[in-house]
Amino acid sequence: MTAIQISNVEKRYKSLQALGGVSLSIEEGEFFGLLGPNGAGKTTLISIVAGLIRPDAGKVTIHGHDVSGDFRAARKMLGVVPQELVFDPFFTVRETLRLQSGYFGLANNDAWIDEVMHNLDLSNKADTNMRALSGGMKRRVLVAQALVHKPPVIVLDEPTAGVDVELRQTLWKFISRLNREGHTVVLTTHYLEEAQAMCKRVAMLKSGKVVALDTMAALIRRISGSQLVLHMQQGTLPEALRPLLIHPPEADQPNKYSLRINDYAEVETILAGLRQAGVVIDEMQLQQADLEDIFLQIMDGGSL
Ligand SMILES: Nc1ncnc2c1ncn2[C@@H]1O[C@H](COP(=O)(O)OP(=O)(O)OP(=O)(O)O)[C@@H](O)[C@H]1O
Repeated sequence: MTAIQISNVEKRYKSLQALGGVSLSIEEGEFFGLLGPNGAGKTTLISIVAGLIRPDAGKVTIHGHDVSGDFRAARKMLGVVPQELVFDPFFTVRETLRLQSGYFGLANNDAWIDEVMHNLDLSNKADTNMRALSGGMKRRVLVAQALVHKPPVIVLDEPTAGVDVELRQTLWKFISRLNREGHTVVLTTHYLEEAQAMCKRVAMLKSGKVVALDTMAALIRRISGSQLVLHMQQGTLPEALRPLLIHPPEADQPNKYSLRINDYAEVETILAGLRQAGVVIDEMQLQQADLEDIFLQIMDGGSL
């Protein structure tokens, strides 16, 4: 069964085309990653899926229920963890979760609320007022709130932005368990290592369009071989070696170059070329290409 069907969704904010015709089909039980740089349209797409904003064109269904036409049924299927922390400061954690349960018509939900709090390490904060929680604790409540009605589809919009290692581990352990039990998970994150570890399939968005859609394994395979990462102290990459660049240097590390190599013997040729051009190398690593390289290459408009 299709968990989320997004068909030709468009959204414009005045002159800005935030989404330019996005179509995606996410199957039940998938762990799906929605990746893209700042402003790519990820949050806009998630807000449309959650029924929080209306698209200008296109259609979204969740487990077959139209988000616009059949909002209540669609919303029941969905648990959304938003990026921003918004709470009523006067309620305790437990009250917040009971209130959210009530919104879904669940009167006796305490057993599941306790289980969710336990799994997110929130039990000892159950009677604490929301305003007295730290940012990381508030984020745990946000996750718990999204899960009170045991939604078959869980959407997480950058759930680990600015949170400590402990919460990340707690969160991923619980979300992985829910995914193993059959829940569909859709994740946006800027932590590509996290996406690589968790997501089986990925869509990359750029300027409101899907620019890559594939399984994680297939995406990783697209960059075959290894890469030679060079930090140069002096000089720039000679013209002859530019075709080997996986992506141009990033703005914050202009002297770091990643070159694609298919054979270790090529390292010798590259080093000879650099020596001849008078380049001084500060540091050098040989490593496997990862999702970050693929992401940067796709966002740069290069072909794989
Ligand atoms: N309410 C709004 N009014 C006007 N423009 C908006 C509004 N919401 C989003 N935008 C613009 O739409 C584009 C897509 O924004 P969106 O928040 O969906 O991107 P994103 O991929 O989630 O980015 P980030 O990774 O920074 O969270 C951006 O250019 C943003 O400035």
